[in-house]
Amino acid sequence: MALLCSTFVPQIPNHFRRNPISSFPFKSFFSLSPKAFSSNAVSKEDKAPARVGFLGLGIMGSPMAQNLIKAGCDVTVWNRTKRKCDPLISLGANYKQSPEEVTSFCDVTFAMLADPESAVDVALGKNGAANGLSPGKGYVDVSTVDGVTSKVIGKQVKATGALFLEAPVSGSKKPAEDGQLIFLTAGDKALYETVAPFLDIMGKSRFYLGDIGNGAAMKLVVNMIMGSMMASFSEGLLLSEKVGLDPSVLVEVVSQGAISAPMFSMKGPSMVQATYPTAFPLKHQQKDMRLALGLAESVSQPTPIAAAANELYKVAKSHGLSDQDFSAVMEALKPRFQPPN
Ligand SMILES: NC(=O)C1=CN([C@@H]2O[C@H](COP(=O)(O)OP(=O)(O)OC[C@H]3O[C@@H](n4cnc5c(N)ncnc54)[C@H](OP(=O)(O)O)[C@@H]3O)[C@@H](O)[C@H]2O)C=CC1
Ligand SMILES: O=CC(=O)O
Repeated sequence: MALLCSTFVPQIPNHFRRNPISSFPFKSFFSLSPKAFSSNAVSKEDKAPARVGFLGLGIMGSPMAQNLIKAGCDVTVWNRTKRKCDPLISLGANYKQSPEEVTSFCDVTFAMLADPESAVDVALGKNGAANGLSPGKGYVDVSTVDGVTSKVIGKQVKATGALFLEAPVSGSKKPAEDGQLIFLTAGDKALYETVAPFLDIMGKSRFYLGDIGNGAAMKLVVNMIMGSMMASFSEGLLLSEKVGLDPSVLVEVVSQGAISAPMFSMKGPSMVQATYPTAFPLKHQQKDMRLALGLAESVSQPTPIAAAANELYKVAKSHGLSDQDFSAVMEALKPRFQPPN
């Protein structure tokens, strides 16, 4: 494995200097265990860049892959809808026709897919990523899925002799563009250490949480809280308006108090205008609520607030709001979506 990106050094983005967790990002390339990527191992002197694969170029995958390319990584992309690869190819990415071809060609491959079904399909389906994996390679699934799905993928990946890391991200479209994601990782520690420099290009911090499933669980708990917060915020905005207050002033008041949250300040003004430019699609938020409720069910943890919020996201979906931002959940509380009294 040729993970010696010394040529990247002059192109390190500024945010590395602010990163509280990582130190110099490419340092770990030089302390790689020879076993980490044994099939293609090269000596430190070879200084050839690693080949990095990226599968899934949606709202998140595209800017993440773009940041890798801009940092000087040798990136190879694949996406189900081919045209989404074109801007990245223009920036210098290689293109392969299937996930299998990407993993055959690359030392380490990231996958950013919509949901459990697509993550399994791309990893384990026909011409799937697992077919191109072998000892010495790594597969990092950064999609938001449940722990059971992640374990299924991890088991098949490891059966090829490759290493597996689940690494869902917290942070939306803008943090992805700015390389400010938070990685919630679990699985093979050796792979975590090897890909840390790539995570540091795409993110501002990273957590290693142990066994496969823990990264997925952390992500689902965080998004369960986020989904409930957004539903509650929506109720507040509409109630304030109905009692004659200016909801824009509510956004301002909230921003100055203990319940202030960047999410409210960022999305509040457009919600007041009833516009929902998509950063995090509502269908994905509902998927995360559903998976979080399943996680809670598996350990008999009551989550009545999240369960109620999930119903609201389901109503929003049924009214055609799936591809709008998840803040469009507020629309489901408006009279035309409510059953008559
Ligand atoms: N957007 C956000 O703010 C955040 C999203 N996430 C999570 O990241 C993941 C991706 O989100 P995001 O980029 O927003 O989603 P998008 O819907 O924009 O992209 C989804 C990607 O999955 C691909 N895909 C979907 N179904 C299949 C399939 N059956 N086979 C192959 N590929 C498929 C799509 O391909 P195609 O282009 O062909 O449709 C696309 O590349 C989700 O799990 C989401 O929950 C996590 C943090 C933040
Ligand atoms: O998963 C969504 C996010 O904003 O994080």
